[in-house]
Amino acid sequence: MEKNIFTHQFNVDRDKRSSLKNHAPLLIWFTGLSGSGKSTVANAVEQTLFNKGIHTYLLDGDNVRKGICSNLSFSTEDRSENIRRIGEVANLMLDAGLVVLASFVSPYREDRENVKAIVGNTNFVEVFVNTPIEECERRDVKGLYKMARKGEITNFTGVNAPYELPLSADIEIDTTQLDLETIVVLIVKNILGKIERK
Ligand SMILES: Nc1ncnc2c1ncn2[C@@H]1O[C@H](COP(=O)(O)OS(=O)(=O)O)[C@@H](OP(=O)(O)O)[C@H]1O
Ligand SMILES: Nc1ncnc2c1ncn2[C@@H]1O[C@H](COP(=O)(O)OP(=O)(O)O)[C@@H](O)[C@H]1O
Repeated sequence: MEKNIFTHQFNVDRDKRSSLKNHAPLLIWFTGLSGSGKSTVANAVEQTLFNKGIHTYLLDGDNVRKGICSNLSFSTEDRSENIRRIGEVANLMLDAGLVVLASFVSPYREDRENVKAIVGNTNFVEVFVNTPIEECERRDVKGLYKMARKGEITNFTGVNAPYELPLSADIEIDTTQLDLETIVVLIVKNILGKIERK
């Protein structure tokens, strides 16, 4: 694929951008069922980091599936391509020195591992929002579970499409066990330790 592509060495590199920001870049990857709380938690974590002067960007369905991935469906192949593109976009943002929060169902382990490989192990924190499906379905924030149960959506994660559990998430939370404030404190504490410039 990569034919006749040469890397140019630019003066302002990743480390210089990061030093200007006074913190290291990091990708915080939220995975979990629809309605598990990914967006709510990511939003609150971003707000807290922002208030501390950290340069952040939140990638989620709104700015990805309506834009760079607007041609993709929810088939297994298209979900993989969705996650791959997000991984590459996130990697550019890490290069720019940002702390990136990504909130995607990302139901396939291999796709999540692929993102980790794209950005590098040490730049990746996996947050498994492990809320029981019964609770996600009870919330049914967008009415999609109801549609899936009626057969109006054929490949809805958790109902008629798989969700592969993370085997070694860095952080695991159940939003039925902890309130939002507690979850944010837990995650932010973990993140601050990782983005401190030595
Ligand atoms: N078939 C199917 N399965 C799962 N989710 C679906 C589906 N169709 C639409 N939606 C809505 O799209 C959001 C998930 O998009 P993602 O880009 O995160 O999905 S994936 O990571 O590519 O699997 C997801 O958003 P969240 O509820 O915020 O998770 C749903 O609202
Ligand atoms: N402790 C909690 N943490 C996060 N969300 C919670 C919590 N308790 C209840 N919720 C609710 O659960 C819903 C989760 O929806 P959302 O964040 O859109 O999930 P997702 O992005 O995973 O689809 C929201 O209505 C939110 O208010």
